[in-house]
Amino acid sequence: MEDVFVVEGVKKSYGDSTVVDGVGFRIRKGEIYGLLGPNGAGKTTTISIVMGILQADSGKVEISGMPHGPREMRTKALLGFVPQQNALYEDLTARENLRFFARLYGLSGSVARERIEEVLTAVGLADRADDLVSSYSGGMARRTAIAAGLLNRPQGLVLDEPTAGVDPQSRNAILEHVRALADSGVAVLYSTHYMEEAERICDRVGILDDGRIRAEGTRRELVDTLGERDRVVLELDGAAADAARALEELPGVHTAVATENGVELDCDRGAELAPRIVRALADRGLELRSLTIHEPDLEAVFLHITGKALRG
Ligand SMILES: Nc1ncnc2c1ncn2[C@@H]1O[C@H](COP(=O)(O)OP(=O)(O)OP(=O)(O)O)[C@@H](O)[C@H]1O
Repeated sequence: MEDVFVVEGVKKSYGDSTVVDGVGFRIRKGEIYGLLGPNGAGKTTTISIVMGILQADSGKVEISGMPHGPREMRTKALLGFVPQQNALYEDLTARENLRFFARLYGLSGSVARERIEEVLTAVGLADRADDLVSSYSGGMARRTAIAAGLLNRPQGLVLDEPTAGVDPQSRNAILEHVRALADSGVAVLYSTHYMEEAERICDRVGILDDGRIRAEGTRRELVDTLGERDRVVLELDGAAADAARALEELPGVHTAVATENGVELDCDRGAELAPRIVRALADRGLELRSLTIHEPDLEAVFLHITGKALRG
């Protein structure tokens, strides 16, 4: 698979303070890479270097195989950026804002019009495009900013905390749009301090703390480093003791304990085990009312690795 972003050993200091300390990662076409870390971890500084807004003290950034930095216009043209603060004119409509950004990208005439329609549709704003941005919710304004970042059909899209200060419904819409963009082949760098978001949409996550990537991998890989097992909670219509005995025989189940309403399992991969649990119960004529899988989450991983809580 083709790497769009290659970042290696990037460092940045301000005076005596090293805020980015040897950060590196790769992001493939179609992949969402989450940079997860608390406020002040160095996410925005890393992103500014990746965007070529800020010069790193050392290390390298490549975009689609080409060297990249503040003076590299060719690679900059391959990137789209959604900064932490929306840079929009409130007293213009979304379409007028996008026309302004299109001009900055050197787009005009029918090409600009076509691109503007394309990005408005991509973020689900086509029917409100002629309303003033000042009349928009926080989420709609954010989607307008995302649309602006897509005007040049980027190969790599960089989003700095895109859902900060956005209502839950808009947050969902934004996450879905970002996923759809990745599915269409865009490589996405996504910074967030929300663990739930990183778990939900990122294919891989880098845990950033004090300017360093302390761990990296899929959610499952990161969670597996903890050595903690999954917990599966079953609600049954009676016969809990029989069910517990039967389920304890399944490979991957460590303990099965009968509870007031059913059985609680301590097991390896709950999601992989679920169909076998259902079958084992059905074979014995036992009625299953619900099955819930509890996996250790990234919050636990973060705490384990850094000794700090992500949510501060
Ligand atoms: N221009 C600067 N001069 C001095 N220190 C800076 C500068 N820019 C950032 N820092 C410091 O670098 C550290 C990392 O900041 P950065 O904004 O990259 O973190 P962040 O993870 O994006 O946090 P946030 O979510 O709050 O933006 C912080 O301690 C910040 O105070």
